[in-house]
Amino acid sequence: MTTTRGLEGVVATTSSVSSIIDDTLTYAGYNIDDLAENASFEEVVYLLWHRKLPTKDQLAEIKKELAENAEIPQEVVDHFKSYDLKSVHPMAALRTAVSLLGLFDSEADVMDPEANYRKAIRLQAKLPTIVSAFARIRKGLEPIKPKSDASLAANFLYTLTGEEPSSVAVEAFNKALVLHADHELNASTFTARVCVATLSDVYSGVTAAIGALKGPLHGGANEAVMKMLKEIGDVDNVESYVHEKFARKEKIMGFGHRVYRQGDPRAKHLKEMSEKLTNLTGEPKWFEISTKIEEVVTSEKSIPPNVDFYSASMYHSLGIDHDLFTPIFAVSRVSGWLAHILEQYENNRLIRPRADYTGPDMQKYVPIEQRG
Ligand SMILES: CC(=O)SCCNC(=O)CCNC(=O)[C@H](O)C(C)(C)COP(=O)(O)OP(=O)(O)OC[C@H]1O[C@@H](n2cnc3c(N)ncnc32)[C@H](O)[C@@H]1OP(=O)(O)O
Ligand SMILES: O=C([O-])CC(=O)C(=O)O
Repeated sequence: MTTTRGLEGVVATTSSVSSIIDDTLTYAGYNIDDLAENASFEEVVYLLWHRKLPTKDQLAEIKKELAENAEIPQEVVDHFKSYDLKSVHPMAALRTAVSLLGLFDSEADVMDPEANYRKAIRLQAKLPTIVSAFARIRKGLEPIKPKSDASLAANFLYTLTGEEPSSVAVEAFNKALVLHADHELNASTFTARVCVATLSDVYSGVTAAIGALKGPLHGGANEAVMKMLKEIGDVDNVESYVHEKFARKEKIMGFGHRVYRQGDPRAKHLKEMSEKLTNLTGEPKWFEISTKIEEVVTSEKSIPPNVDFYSASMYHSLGIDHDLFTPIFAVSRVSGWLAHILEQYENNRLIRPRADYTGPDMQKYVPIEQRG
């Protein structure tokens, strides 16, 4: 048996959802650069689930379905109110809330394509509401009902703050959602596929995926980047900070990627938005510290920034709490998880690789009284 650490280079499935070829990312054949500049997040959701861009009517229909399903059960709100949220990471709360949500869906275990599509709509619609409800309840505020006529990006910002978001904020947030929506067989998507390949249900698949996204080597890196920027505090401290990290053989969060070699094509869009928004909010230092880190890391290690690096300063500039960065990633990525879950069901086979055993040789059972 041959083993590949971390399954590097292993092709584990076919998929028509998204591709990374020669450092170019496409969703169903559309280049991410094109989508980032032009598409609404709802169009991207439709694209990922149908592998074609929607017509006007189709877009109106999916927007209507998402808006109609955005409210969350009172039980989820009551659940959040029932414990001390200050000591809970929002990703843990989201993971639990999605699992809980499944208990209130009478179709949770109905295994036909139409029912699974309806669950996909419900999950995509409700995830943003769960995240903003959590964020408000932990501050002692009441959750806000999503509007029926707002885009998902605008509604998220509105239900988070209770204020009408600026068009600049909505445009930037929409673009961030588009850029995070899918990414071939990343760890959380793979987790979702492994889970539902047992013919488990959609809620289980998404709950499992949230657990995988939470880790700092994956989605959790965006929060870790902001922590690093705050620790550094000033552009003059960047070089010594990075050198100390390198000396201790520690990783710089928001850099490196398993698949990209020349760089993550999403990073440049987030960098552009970070520059614009940090200037607009009068806090250019977060962008300056970030670009200095990029300069030092790339010149000394040739490791380019990934999607999580500039999203941190960008979300910070939108006034978003730092521990909500990864839940926001989930609000977008659930679209990709759902596309992959539906694709897995279409042509399912159990995912069950092998392990190369490295434990003790055959042992003889020794009764407990005779063990030394
Ligand atoms: C949405 C996303 O999930 S994007 C990724 C988000 N994660 C991060 O930003 C965390 C920081 N980055 C990392 O930990 C890694 O680059 C990963 C997890 C993204 C990819 O990991 P892998 O493909 O397994 O690469 P691996 O960890 O084996 O690193 C290969 C080499 O590059 C180095 N390296 C990789 N990333 C970094 C980094 N961010 N900082 C410093 N060195 C790094 C490793 O130390 C290793 O060096 P060595 O060969 O001298 O020991
Ligand atoms: O693909 C990966 O390994 C991680 C990543 O960039 C993502 O999930 O967006």
